[in-house]
Amino acid sequence: MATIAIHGLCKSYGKTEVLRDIDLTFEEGRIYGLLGRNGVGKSTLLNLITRRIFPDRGEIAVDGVPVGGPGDPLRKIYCMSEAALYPENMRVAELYRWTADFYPHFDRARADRLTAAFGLDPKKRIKSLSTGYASIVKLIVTLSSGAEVLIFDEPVLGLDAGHRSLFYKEVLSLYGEKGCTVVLSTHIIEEISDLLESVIILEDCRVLASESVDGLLERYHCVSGAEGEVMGYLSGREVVHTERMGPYLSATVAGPADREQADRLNLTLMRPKLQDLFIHLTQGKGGTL
Ligand SMILES: Nc1ncnc2c1ncn2[C@@H]1O[C@H](COP(=O)(O)OP(=O)(O)OP(=O)(O)O)[C@@H](O)[C@H]1O
Repeated sequence: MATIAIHGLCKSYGKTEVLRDIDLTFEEGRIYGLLGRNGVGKSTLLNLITRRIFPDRGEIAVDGVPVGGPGDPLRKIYCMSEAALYPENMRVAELYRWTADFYPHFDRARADRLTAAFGLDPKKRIKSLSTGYASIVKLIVTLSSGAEVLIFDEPVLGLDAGHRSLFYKEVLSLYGEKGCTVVLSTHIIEEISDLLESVIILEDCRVLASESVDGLLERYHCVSGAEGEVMGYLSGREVVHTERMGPYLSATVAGPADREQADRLNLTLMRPKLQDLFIHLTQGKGGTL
């Protein structure tokens, strides 16, 4: 299995700086969520990793071998992205054969099984597929690629709830089977939060967080109750977010919870949800989820 190490990565488009001095490691055999507001640079980072675009500075290595150098390790990675990187006149089954030429471990049996499970007609031309099925073809090819690192950039674009659920199930089952590294970049955080082991949050050209989901969530807590009591609890604490509901106040707070004080004030303590915490940590920086 493969580890991706990124060091000092910088990328600007003209005068627009997107990524500044990024240091990151994608450890082998983990499921990562790559999160960030619209336009923050998630696709740019993924396109740099897969050498579809080039950095201004910095290095990316897979298992210690630099991307773009001799012994290029890119065949260890398959990246599904919004852009179609194959002739759209092809039929679905032709695309499977074509991909197998580039990815020798392409699992045709898995591709055929998933084609049936998603109700996709393998004889259809890719350009004639609906938005959802155009995404599904790319998901199937990525899941069947046999690559050690599977990257999904906006994987569920246009997929209905049933197909999204099938995709998440297939990711987990492939991960259980092969232990591959999976990177999911999506705005539908609530749906994937149970799948993720680690999270990387990009914000303002930098990495705001890169850690296990549990580690991130444990650094914050939510408290709610009568407004006066909650305000008393919040005094002297780092408050990330507050929300009023009539006479009640709920707040997201950095640091460990004080259970004794919360009990004394008759307050309810809860672990934050990943999506809520993400919104609170990145809000007010423009764009919408
Ligand atoms: N080819 C390009 N030329 C100029 N600017 C670009 C190009 N590609 C991306 N950008 C800009 O770089 C920034 C980051 O874009 P990117 O697509 O990486 O963000 P993202 O986090 O994937 O966004 P989203 O969640 O909306 O898909 C944006 O400001 C975007 O307009």
